[in-house]
Amino acid sequence: MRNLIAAVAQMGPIARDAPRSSAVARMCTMMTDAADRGASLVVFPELALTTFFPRWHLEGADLDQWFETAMPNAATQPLFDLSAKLNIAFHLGYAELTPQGQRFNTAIMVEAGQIVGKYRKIHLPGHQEPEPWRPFQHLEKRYFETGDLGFSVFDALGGKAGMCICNDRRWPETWRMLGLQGAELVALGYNTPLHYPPAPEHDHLQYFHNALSIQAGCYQNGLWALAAAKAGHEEGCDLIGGSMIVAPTGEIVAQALGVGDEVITARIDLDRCAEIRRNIFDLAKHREPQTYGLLTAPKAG
Ligand SMILES: NC(=O)N[C@@H](C(=O)O)c1ccc(O)cc1
Repeated sequence: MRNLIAAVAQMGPIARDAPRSSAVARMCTMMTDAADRGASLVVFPELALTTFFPRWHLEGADLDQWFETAMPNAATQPLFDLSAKLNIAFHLGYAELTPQGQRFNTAIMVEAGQIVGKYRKIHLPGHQEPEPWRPFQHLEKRYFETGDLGFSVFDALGGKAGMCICNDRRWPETWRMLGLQGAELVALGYNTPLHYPPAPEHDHLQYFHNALSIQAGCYQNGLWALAAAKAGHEEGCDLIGGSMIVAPTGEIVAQALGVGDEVITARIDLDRCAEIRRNIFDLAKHREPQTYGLLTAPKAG
């Protein structure tokens, strides 16, 4: 299946009081649409089952309610069942609470009803302590631990797949770690507010920085990306859309038009990765890692 049709399912806003079953029903509708278009994979956003809760300061049970303690669970089983029935793989982001009490911002890849890949977000954005001056919080650094699974690549859809989550896409190290392991397809979801309170002069650049990061990651590592936004006006916060499918050349081959639920598809030939990887970005041949020591030096401060 090296030449496949892939889908990205952008989601519009999810209300704070919406049950998981309503998000899952929306995802099932889009999964069916994707399968009808011949897709073998559909990528859903980061934290796709609920509203983006890190925008609020929450404690105790008010916080715990947003986390999944098992996957699949009763709420998400319909997605697993439909994906097996329609023979379509999917990528899903959710908040994970482990039996040991650890919390992660997590994504999974599911193929034929089985979880074939799991990733826990590494580059957590935002802040640890509530900052009342902000119009909305971004408390990912408070609610999640740094992912402990590394950037791993696994077999899926006849090729090598990897995952990252939202802010990870802005970091070249994310893409290079995946590229070095031979990833041919990277699935990712994001929740990106249009307004960035610490530097509002960058608000007009949010769509540009999203595309710039994903397109550069694809080109510089010769891989496909499938990027799914949670978009639109969610609980008083505007989130960007712009979900996209990007080729190893860095070209956008499909892009969402609006900020609601929307499925985009493209034909993805995994063999096209070689166009870049056998040439300018032949990583084995042209990297000069003996000069890159600073990249892995411990953080200053
Ligand atoms: N969910 C995310 O990871 N969102 C981030 C991003 O879009 O990279 C992000 C980064 C900084 C912020 O102040 C807010 C949001």
